[in-house]
Amino acid sequence: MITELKFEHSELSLLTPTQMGDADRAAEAAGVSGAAMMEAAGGAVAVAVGERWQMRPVTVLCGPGNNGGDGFVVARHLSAAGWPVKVALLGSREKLSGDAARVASMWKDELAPFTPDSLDGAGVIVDALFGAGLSRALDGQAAILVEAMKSRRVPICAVDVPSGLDGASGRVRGAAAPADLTVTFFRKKPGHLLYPGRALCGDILVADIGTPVSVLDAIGPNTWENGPGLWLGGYPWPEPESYKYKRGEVLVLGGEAITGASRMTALAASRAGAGMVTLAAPKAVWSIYATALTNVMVDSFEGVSGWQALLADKRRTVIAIGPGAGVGTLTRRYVAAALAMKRATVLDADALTSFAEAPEDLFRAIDGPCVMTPHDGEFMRLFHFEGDKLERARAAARQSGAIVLLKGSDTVIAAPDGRAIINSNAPPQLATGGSGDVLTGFISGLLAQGMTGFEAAAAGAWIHGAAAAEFGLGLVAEDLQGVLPRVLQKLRAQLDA
Ligand SMILES: NC(=O)C1=CN([C@@H]2O[C@H](COP(=O)(O)OP(=O)(O)OC[C@H]3O[C@@H](n4cnc5c(N)ncnc54)[C@H](OP(=O)(O)O)[C@@H]3O)[C@@H](O)[C@H]2O)[C@@H](O)CC1
Ligand SMILES: [K+]
Repeated sequence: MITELKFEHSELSLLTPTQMGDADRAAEAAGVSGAAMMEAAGGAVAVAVGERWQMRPVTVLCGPGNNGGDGFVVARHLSAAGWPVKVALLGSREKLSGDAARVASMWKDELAPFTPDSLDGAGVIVDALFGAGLSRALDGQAAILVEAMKSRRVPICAVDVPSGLDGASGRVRGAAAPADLTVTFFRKKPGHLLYPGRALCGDILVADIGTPVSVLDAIGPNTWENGPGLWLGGYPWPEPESYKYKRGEVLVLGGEAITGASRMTALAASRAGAGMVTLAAPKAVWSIYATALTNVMVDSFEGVSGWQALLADKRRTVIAIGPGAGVGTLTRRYVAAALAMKRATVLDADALTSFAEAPEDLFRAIDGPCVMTPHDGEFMRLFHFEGDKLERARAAARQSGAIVLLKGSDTVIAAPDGRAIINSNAPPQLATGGSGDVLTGFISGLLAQGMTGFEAAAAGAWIHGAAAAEFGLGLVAEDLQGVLPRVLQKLRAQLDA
């Protein structure tokens, strides 16, 4: 029996800028001074810059808060190491306060005027204008400098986040210059993983600045970056005593007009380790399925009553509907019949679109474990929430009562209780026709083996991305199943190491 994993303290926790402020204050209450954290933060950035680039002239752009304070520490370290350093400050030294004022007073050189000219001759720019304290869109001199950074082909190291990037949402407020390297502190922020933020951060390093992990107790993070660390401990590896029904059976609804999509789902469920997979084939096209499939069983049925008869077999613990199902009343009835069984159900593609005119009917029918896997278009047919991707997926999960996996290059998996995971390992080649059908299969296969919906969705999304990365360029959706064994073997080796 797999128990729900607890991963509040995981290194994969993500903190919003507000939570990071709470973490900083809790660290101070626990005896780690803000000054020490700022020294550690600036020191870590200086080390990262020195490791990435050979010594060259550097311009450090400092903002009026603690992000700028970090910048002064970077400047001091690089200068001490012999780098030619120019510092430009937004505002005046007199307006700085607290730790930032203290580290600024340790910078004895003249400040460069805060104009684009300060970037002349720079071989690298350290962007320390705004971090967690970004409170509005960039304008005036700050926006002018950021635009100047964007237009010069000089590498940029961002302190905490590229200035102008909202760490909570991944959105740009006014302007932000794309960095080659971003050094953040203690834990990543959602904005590092959500687009467009992700594309602006370059490589991301997380530096330890002495924040005690125990500060997470009070914060109780409920957002994570996806990774094996979240679910590998509960992964349903085959065990000596497992027999096929113990590993669950997945029933996949086959479509009438399009037969390839549900076949890929069925094969993927099988590869992901379901003990048995049955494809429910409409009688008219049964022979197509029967010829094409070997390890997947093919059962023919006719109409809603035929489908209900297949559902009646209690060994079929997971039902997957959507790929190639067709949009319309019949699919709605198939979905309703499946949800009435209160078994684990994965709803994708046409199973979702079929409810575009009456999403409430779908939400009302969800009364058991259910995972929905919409892409953006399907999502917008069912849900009408504003906000960033995290907020929208969370709101949708709360409204529908299902685990909502909102697909994309920054797939978000949200649970009705507010927990959310952002997937970050999907390579661009995964955006290919049919890859969603395979994902539905992976998730179904993991559910069949006893994972919870949230974990199956997270693990499914991750192995899906890892399989695409393992295959490389030239990927078509069918290839994903073929490389899955290699991904699983590597995961297993990681666990055994
Ligand atoms: N102990 C700690 O806390 C540690 C924190 N650390 C570091 O501190 C960073 C957070 O520092 P922070 O909270 O001071 O916020 P920060 O990002 O510097 O910006 C606030 C300033 O910017 C201003 N401002 C905002 N938006 C603006 C805009 N659009 N245009 C113009 N001005 C704007 C804002 O003005 P205000 O809104 O008050 O008018 C205020 O003056 C964090 O990212 C990390 O790098 C590390 O050193 C480790 C220890
Ligand atoms: K910054």
